[in-house]
Amino acid sequence: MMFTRMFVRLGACLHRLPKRNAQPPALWPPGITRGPCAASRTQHTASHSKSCLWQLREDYFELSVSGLLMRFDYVWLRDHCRSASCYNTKTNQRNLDTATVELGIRPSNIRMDEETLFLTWPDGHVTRFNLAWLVQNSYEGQKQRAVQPRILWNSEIYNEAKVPAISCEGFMTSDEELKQFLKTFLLYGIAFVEDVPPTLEATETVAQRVSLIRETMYGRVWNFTSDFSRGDTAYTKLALDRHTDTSYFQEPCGIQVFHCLRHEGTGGRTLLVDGFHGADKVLKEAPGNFELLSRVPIKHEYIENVGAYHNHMIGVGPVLNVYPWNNELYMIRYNNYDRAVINTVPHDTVQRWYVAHRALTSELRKPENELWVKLKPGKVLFIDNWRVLHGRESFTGLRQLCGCYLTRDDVLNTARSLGLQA
Ligand SMILES: C[N+](C)(C)CCCC[C@H](N)C(=O)O
Ligand SMILES: O=C(O)CCC(=O)C(=O)O
Repeated sequence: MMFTRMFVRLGACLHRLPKRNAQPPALWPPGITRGPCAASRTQHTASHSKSCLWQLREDYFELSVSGLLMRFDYVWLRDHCRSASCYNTKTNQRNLDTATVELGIRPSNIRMDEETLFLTWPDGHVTRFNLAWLVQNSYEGQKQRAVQPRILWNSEIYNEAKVPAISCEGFMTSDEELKQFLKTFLLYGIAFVEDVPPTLEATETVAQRVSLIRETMYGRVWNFTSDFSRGDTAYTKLALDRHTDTSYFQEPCGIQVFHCLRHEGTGGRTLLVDGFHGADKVLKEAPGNFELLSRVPIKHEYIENVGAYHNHMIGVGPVLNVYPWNNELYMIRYNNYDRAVINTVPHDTVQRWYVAHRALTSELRKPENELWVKLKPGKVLFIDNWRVLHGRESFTGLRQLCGCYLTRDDVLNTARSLGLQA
């Protein structure tokens, strides 16, 4: 009874809400436009046993669950209606034509029980939201969560973690093993598969277990030696300092796969450095440097005119790429060889950019952050090219390295389909 009375009073109150451009009311004003979630007027809902309060505000609906204060714009609530006419649960696609929703829409009635928020719109349409769904999908909930949980590492942390390599057979045949592999890969940004036949075909098969191969101007699955057949230092015996690949693409390749099929000579070890660990140190020691590197766009470039190859690639973007809502780093673009002329930065920022870039470089070059591995036939290395930098020692003799790039979306797709957060 009391509940019904409350709806009526709420409805009446809503009609009196001021226009959008009017002065907003004071926060949590006394009145009837707020309440606890449960039918009883206690502060705790029975099913969640979580403190839950709500309030109608002029421009948005305010909901507090277990201390998390969330704000939902009314047009957002209408747009995200999951009723059968608004949303197709078979295809998981929106049916509602959002352009038909009045941008200043407000509910004419609103009520809440222990688990559900009910909104009635002026045309009579009813929207129901499960509270857990709202928490899960709110901006405030998203802001608190890491999109991708990670373990930042230096060589000691990585070595002490004793991350097991997965054997090729298990990797190819068991989804549980594949999941273990991907879990490691997502946490550390590198992972190994062992006992792979040392052939191009086997490498391709292993790579395709995880994702789709991203073909580039280097080919689909490449197999290269120091023959300088392409216009890039990678095709020599020279050392390569730490870098990420294809920084000159608008979307750098997500994953790099390496398999050393043969090496008769000395040197040639692979260097791995967790770029996110380095960037995190910069953030903690000098947030201004981190901010600058995440804000200033620069160009990278690949210009090749060797034999029949003529390529000119340009990629634009900051060194550090962060999600704007939580400042979480999701991609580092770091390649001093391929960095193009800086002409996207005004003169009064250039010096500060170099200072910030130097701070990051110094961090990335600290010996304790370097993980050196010698790739051997049979051992396939997967590198998250958006996170972990790679390099190599100079070498002598014949060294044959094969591998490919993978599309990142499809790696994450595989991980999600196995129940991992990615
Ligand atoms: C891996 N593979 C040998 C095919 C290509 C090497 C690309 C090297 C380039 N400088 C870059 O960093 O993107
Ligand atoms: O030769 C290697 O081990 C690595 C080459 C490399 O860094 C690259 O291809 O990007």
